[in-house]
Amino acid sequence: MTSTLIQVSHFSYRYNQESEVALKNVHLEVAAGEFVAMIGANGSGKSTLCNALVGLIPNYFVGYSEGRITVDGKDTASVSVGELSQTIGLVFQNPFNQLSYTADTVAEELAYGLGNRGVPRDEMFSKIKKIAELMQIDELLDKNPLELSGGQVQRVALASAIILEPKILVLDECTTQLDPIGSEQIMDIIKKLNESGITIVMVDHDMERVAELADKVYVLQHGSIVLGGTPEEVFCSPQLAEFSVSPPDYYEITKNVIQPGYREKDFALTESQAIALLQEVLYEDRNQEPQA
Ligand SMILES: Nc1ncnc2c1ncn2[C@@H]1O[C@H](COP(=O)(O)OP(=O)(O)OP(=O)(O)O)[C@@H](O)[C@H]1O
Repeated sequence: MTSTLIQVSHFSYRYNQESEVALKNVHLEVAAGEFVAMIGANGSGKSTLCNALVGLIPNYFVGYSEGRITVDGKDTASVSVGELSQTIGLVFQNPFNQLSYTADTVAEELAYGLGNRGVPRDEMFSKIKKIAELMQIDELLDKNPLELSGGQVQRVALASAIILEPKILVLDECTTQLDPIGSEQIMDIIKKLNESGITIVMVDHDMERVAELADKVYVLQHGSIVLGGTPEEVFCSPQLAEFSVSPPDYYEITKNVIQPGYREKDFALTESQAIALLQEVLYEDRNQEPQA
């Protein structure tokens, strides 16, 4: 039986100085071990929802909220962000906001959260070594965080969240500073973390990636969840375009190549599905060619 780790119940939020709500009656559940993707146009409320999941809303931001969010049974409005961070970690959209800037080296930056939790020194060193290898930042450990490139800061920011081993990782566009190969490496790591049992909530604009990784997708528009379901349910929805979201390119490619009704499933969402489908169709066509 799957257990619910995050329960968002009719949650609405308005930032203090804004007249419009940023989240409107959001209702969703995330089960333990699930990989959930949040998508939607700019300004649709994705980052606000991330901040609410980790308790920064309502504990740090000034505004007005309604409804309730529980994470692993804890009401985010009733416990401190520090207490919640033992269960749920956020990787910010802007990685420069993630670092404490009180540490002289990357190693100290990584030690920061562990120190706050009273992790013994030996254990701290071994965790830092392990995460540095995983994130390919071994060479940066003695560097000052202020000297890092955007991509390096992003890797350190992710490492500083992962090293705390939260049950849930919330990733708000966590590869924006990385090149395509770097992004792919990070996504492989995130996929493996999910396979090891960590629940992932990811905000992303890369639909190919969302289709590849997510178990469930939610589409936000003007602060409301307007569509939700499996990648197939969401990306095949005729309403999708209304919400300023396009399906993965593989969907359009396969839909254009394969005649409607020719196959039971005439579309693909991921690269591997597209290759398999096109190979199957080409193989059938070749076998149907008249013999010379
Ligand atoms: N700190 C803030 N103070 C006031 N208003 C904010 C703040 N952060 C976001 N907003 C407003 O809340 C709404 C939702 O913004 P949010 O950043 O959550 O959207 P988003 O979907 O994450 O956008 P993007 O894809 O551009 O990151 C927007 O109207 C935005 O202007």
